[in-house]
Amino acid sequence: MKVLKFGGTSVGNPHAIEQVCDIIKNNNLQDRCAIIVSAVGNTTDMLVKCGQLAYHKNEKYRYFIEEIEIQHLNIIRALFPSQSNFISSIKKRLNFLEIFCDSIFHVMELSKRSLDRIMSLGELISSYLFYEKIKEYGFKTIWKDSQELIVTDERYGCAQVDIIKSYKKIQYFFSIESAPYAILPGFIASSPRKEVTTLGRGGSDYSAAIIAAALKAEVLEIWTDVSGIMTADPRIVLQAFPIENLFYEEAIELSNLGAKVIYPPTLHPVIEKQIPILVKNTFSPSEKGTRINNAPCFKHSVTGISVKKNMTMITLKGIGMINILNYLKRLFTVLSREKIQVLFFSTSEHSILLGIEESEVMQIKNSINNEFSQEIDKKYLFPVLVEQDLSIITVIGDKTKNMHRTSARMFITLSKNNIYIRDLAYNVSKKNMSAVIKNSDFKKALNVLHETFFEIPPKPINLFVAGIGKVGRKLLEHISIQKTYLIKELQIQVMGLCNSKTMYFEEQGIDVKNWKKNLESGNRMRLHRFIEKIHLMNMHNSIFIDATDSQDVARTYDKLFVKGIGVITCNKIACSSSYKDYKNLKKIARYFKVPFFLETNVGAGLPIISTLNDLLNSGDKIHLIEAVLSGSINFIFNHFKSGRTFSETVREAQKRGYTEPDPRIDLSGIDVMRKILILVRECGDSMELSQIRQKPFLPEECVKANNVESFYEKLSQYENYFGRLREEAKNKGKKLRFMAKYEKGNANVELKSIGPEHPFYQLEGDDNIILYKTQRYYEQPLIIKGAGAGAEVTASGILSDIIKASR
Ligand SMILES: Nc1ncnc2c1ncn2[C@@H]1O[C@H](COP(=O)(O)OP(=O)(O)O)[C@@H](O)[C@H]1O
Ligand SMILES: N[C@@H](CC(=O)OP(=O)(O)O)C(=O)O
Repeated sequence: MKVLKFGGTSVGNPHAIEQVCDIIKNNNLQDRCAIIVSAVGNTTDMLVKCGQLAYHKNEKYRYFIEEIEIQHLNIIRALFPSQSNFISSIKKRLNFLEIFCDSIFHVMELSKRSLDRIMSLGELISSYLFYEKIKEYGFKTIWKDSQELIVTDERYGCAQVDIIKSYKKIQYFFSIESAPYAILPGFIASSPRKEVTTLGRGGSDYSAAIIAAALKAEVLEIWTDVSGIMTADPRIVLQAFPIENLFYEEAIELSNLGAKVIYPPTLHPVIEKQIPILVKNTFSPSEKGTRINNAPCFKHSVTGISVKKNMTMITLKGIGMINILNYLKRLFTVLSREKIQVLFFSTSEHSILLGIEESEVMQIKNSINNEFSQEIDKKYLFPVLVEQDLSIITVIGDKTKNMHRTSARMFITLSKNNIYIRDLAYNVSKKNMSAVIKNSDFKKALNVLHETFFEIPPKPINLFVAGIGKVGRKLLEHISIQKTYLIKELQIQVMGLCNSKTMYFEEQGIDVKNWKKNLESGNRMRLHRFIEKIHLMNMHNSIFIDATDSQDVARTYDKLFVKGIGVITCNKIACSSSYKDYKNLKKIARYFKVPFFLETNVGAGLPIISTLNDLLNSGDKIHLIEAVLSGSINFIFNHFKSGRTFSETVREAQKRGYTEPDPRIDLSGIDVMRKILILVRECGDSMELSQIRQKPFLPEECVKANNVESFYEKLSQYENYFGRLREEAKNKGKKLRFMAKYEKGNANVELKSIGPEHPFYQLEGDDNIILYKTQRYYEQPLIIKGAGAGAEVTASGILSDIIKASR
């Protein structure tokens, strides 16, 4: 005998029901089956709503009744094209619902008992409907109302099962019934007075487990919409994957502490009878799913991670606690009398901390205060202290496998990600480790812990891009083109965007292809709001991309680092301002262990900074850095040939986009100074911009011109001077290069004429070149050369930094 349970999602629509029929069909009558069915999709929620709205005199309950009717009639129409006469029996139940809710509306009374009658309709209808469908396959099938088999007490809403009576009834029924398939509604049962009761929300699993245990079934199969019990809730952790094998105890912990797939009481009857449970996916039946039993198998040290949201911590504390006799016994007696489930427990000499469901707090707070009223009056204890809006996150593992290491990793991961830990505790069984955190951190905590315990790099990255100018646009274009690899494989997603006017966010990830439309629909841009929103979204592995040239944006980095958010920037301002600020940023990023990558600050996408870091980190010593770091100046001097004026050449460079809109920014040399300064600092030297020696080649009058046009005018007055520079170099067989140099603690930038013996002589177009003469690369210095400017290569440099951050 097999017992199969199909959850609400497995009978949620006609396609799903057909899918279930196929699963049963493939069973091929090899095994006798008891098939337990839940209510269609969200029917139970809607039924509860009907009752509550009617009770509150809100006519909207009729709308929900209609919704339920439409939902079921649509399924019937799709599954039974030639209308069937069983519809009348379903309509009868729906009419009952209407009459029942009408009377609740009039008398304004809704007891738990009445609510159970209402909720029972979901399973009664779905199981009957399913029974009619399975009959069409020609299988000998019967439908049996579980109310006649499962007996409970009268605790309506979550009744306690009378196991002995129920087992007897179940065994008797199946002994006299010969049909190979029996379809039964889950979730419902009856009291000794034959009133409908329910087994608690999610209780269909429990119905199936009771039937499986009574019949000593060979297996209990729970069919749902995911491929087994996963390492974490797959709605929160995209990387979660099914756990192949679980011990009963681990499954209890996982489900008790938040994994919704299995209703926790389910496990007790089947554990007692040592019946294996198989959790399978209705929509992907060939997948293995999760097997729960006690058979030895290979296990990771951590099995899964669960999270319970909306928990409340209550603290009983006082310096008199050590003198109070039996205080623990008294406390637990209160808890057990009030039937409060404690999900977190930690003690110290003077205090006890308990984690319970938010809904139970008022009741238990008063009871504990009453129990200890004398001690509170004598000031041995404080009245119970309540803290709300908390979550309990639990790593479930095997105690034999280094739980102390697991707890250390858990603590480090949470704190490194800036997640406040209210408390941390081993659970009594020593098979798991729980942390109390803020509700607002639960998603991030679950993701980072999953990453630590289960994932190998690359890790998913959540991006926030500031500045959609030339570089920002190209970056989004690259991400869109590389979508399959970046988004699907590496799970790099853009979550927020802004330009100087608007900002736009999407928690599920922005469709980068339509960034323009999205941004247009965004809110007015305010830098502090953009940063606030990134903090509020509180996503794991968040990275801020600075594709602006704004000083204000550069000033936000430290605020991002302290919240665990990394920065990737092509904006040179932050690292070329004061050394103190540069050092501070590096220090904060290192302290919070967040990426701070600035490869594109020098030479766009060329690996100039990463190579320098690699050399230094591997113990090499830098003797000399020599570089041409301005693509625009290089372009200008390469194109400043006989027969052309200097101003014409600069205009052409500007027209082709090689210079800034104001070419003086390039020609003044300040940009190159900033670049060499960044390299110097990366070498560990505490240099300031003012310490870089500079020999300007642009006459001061040109630099000081009021605007770009008058700059060009002034420039043309100096054609003789530029012509002379060119001719002098040419006559000596040399070329003009605007070079930056760092040697023996000194840095300078200047226009130099170099001969063919110099490695920079052949530098073409707007290329950059850098030479590192180091202890290891002494005779033959290391040279990096290539396109060192432009949106295309800068964006691809940023993208490489993003990919690096994901590793
Ligand atoms: N650790 C976990 N593993 C698998 N699913 C989980 C886990 N935690 C939460 N879930 C959620 O539980 C859902 C299945 O439970 P439920 O909705 O009650 O299914 P059914 O309708 O089949 O009874 C899944 O869709 C998944 O979103
Ligand atoms: N329909 C009930 C019982 C149940 O177990 O449903 P599901 O199998 O869909 O979780 C509920 O929603 O609580």
